[in-house]
Amino acid sequence: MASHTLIQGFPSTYVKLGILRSSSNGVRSWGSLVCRKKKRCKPLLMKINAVINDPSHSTIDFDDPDWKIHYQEKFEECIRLPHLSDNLNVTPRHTTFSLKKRVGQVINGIDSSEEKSDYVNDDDRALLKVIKFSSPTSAGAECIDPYCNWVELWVHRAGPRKQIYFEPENVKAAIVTCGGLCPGLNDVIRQIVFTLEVYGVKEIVGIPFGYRGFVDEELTEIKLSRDIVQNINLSGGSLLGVSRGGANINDIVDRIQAKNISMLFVLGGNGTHAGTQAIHDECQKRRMKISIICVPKTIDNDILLMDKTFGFDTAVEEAQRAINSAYIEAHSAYNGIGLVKLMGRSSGFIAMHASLSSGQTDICLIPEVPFDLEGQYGVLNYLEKLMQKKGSAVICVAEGAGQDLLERSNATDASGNVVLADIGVYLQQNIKKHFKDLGIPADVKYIDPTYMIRAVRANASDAILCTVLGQNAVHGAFAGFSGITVGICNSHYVYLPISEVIKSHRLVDPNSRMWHRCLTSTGQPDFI
Ligand SMILES: Nc1ncnc2c1ncn2[C@@H]1O[C@H](COP(=O)(O)OP(=O)(O)OP(=O)(O)O)[C@@H](O)[C@H]1O
Ligand SMILES: O=P(O)(O)OC[C@H]1O[C@](O)(CO)[C@@H](O)[C@@H]1O
Ligand SMILES: [Mg+2]
Repeated sequence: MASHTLIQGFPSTYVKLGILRSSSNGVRSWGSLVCRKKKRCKPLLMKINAVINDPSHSTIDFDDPDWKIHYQEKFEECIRLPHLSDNLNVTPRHTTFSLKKRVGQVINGIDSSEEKSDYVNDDDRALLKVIKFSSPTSAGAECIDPYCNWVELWVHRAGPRKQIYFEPENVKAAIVTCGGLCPGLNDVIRQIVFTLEVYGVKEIVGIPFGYRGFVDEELTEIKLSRDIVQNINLSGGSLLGVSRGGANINDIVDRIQAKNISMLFVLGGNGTHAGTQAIHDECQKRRMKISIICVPKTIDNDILLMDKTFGFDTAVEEAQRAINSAYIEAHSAYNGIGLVKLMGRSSGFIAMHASLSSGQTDICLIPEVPFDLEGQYGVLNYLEKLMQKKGSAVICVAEGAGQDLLERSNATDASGNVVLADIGVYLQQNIKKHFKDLGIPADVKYIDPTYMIRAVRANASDAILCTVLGQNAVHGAFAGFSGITVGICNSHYVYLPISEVIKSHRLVDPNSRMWHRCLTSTGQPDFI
């Protein structure tokens, strides 16, 4: 009987059911991950095992002719959207949201208002995965079973519903922005306020400085309205301010109760989502009638199941400017080496995309792909070759890359995130030393744009994404969902339960076509 571990829910980066193989020469592989040295593979393998060993995973018998049906049922269960009616006696009413168009227009003898609706049906779905991989060895294959059969998996379509679960005039809505800054926060705040007002909500407030704003007595809520938020999208940052740490769930829920908040919109990344899930659970326990909706915010683009998060595109655009400068510096110097460190704590999406968009990177280093600095296959040796061949080089490194090469402290930030060792400075020093020891002149220019890539205002594509996500967040709240997040999936807008997107970080798949394209563009070899 072929029995395999089924990752509960659905394919994520790690839902590639490969078998962990160990061979005598120390090569270990699992799915697409192959590492030459056992020791260096460990961090990646540990990440995978952490997913596989999750007690919520069950096993599935692929010899059972109905396995796909069972899988789909399980998936449907996981992706189900928590709703106020799950534990409260609530009755819906007809929506107050309407697009201001003339009703009852008769076109070709058909009453348009009867034939068409502006509303999304609760049974509308968007397809989660659109590629059918014919084999587990296909580039980027995400397989459920050993033969990589395609299984139709659907997620819930976002948008306004015909029935709503709140009387708008009784709603007090609050918005809070948590974690680090991200381009587009103001755009989302603005659209949430606009949409709430279209429904008829009169009381809208902003909670200052993230979760801290709930509990810090000195911080007072900020009144919001269309007039107040009208132009906030013209600048970066968050009108409300952001913060890390300071999240005692019981205290926060006490404050939510005391403030009489009935809709809460939380903009944040992975940590914020975990916090929101805990707040939602506590509110459910207290049987509070409140809809809590997240809008995923992160330049790192590390949230599961979505095409991308808002702010990412803008961050990439800014990051490529830094790469362009590094290129000009390197190209204009004798044996010039431009080194750019970009944000990306656990995922290398910014570094990969900025390298691709600039087209000027010779070496792209990301957390998901281990590399050696020294030795025959190491980065330094390859840099020597580039100097001989081109006389200059540009390296783009994600902040979370190569952490296994560095001394790590056990320090964490206020939110409990590990404080990373500085790979940028480490590379800069080692490159300088290497060429000095060889007696070869090398002019190393190090650029660390850090906050410059996330403090800017959203670009056009992020502004549109923010607009749709902000509006859909409000539609989700009025529809009575709670404990959900909004996202874009195969270019369609969807609702997902928070519990599913916080299972792990979304990572760059080293077997994906995108990473392969990046390698093709840089021309870099394997560095181990
Ligand atoms: N597991 C968790 N449970 C409850 N709250 C959490 C958890 N992780 C983080 N938080 C809280 O969520 C807030 C934001 O977390 P964090 O600083 O990690 O930012 P983030 O949302 O991940 O965004 P960013 O992408 O900027 O890192 C903080 O106030 C933090 O205390
Ligand atoms: O200095 P801060 O505010 O903690 O933010 C830095 C972090 O924020 C992020 O941009 C988003 O999580 C990470 O890439 C980075 O490590
Ligand atoms: Mg985080």
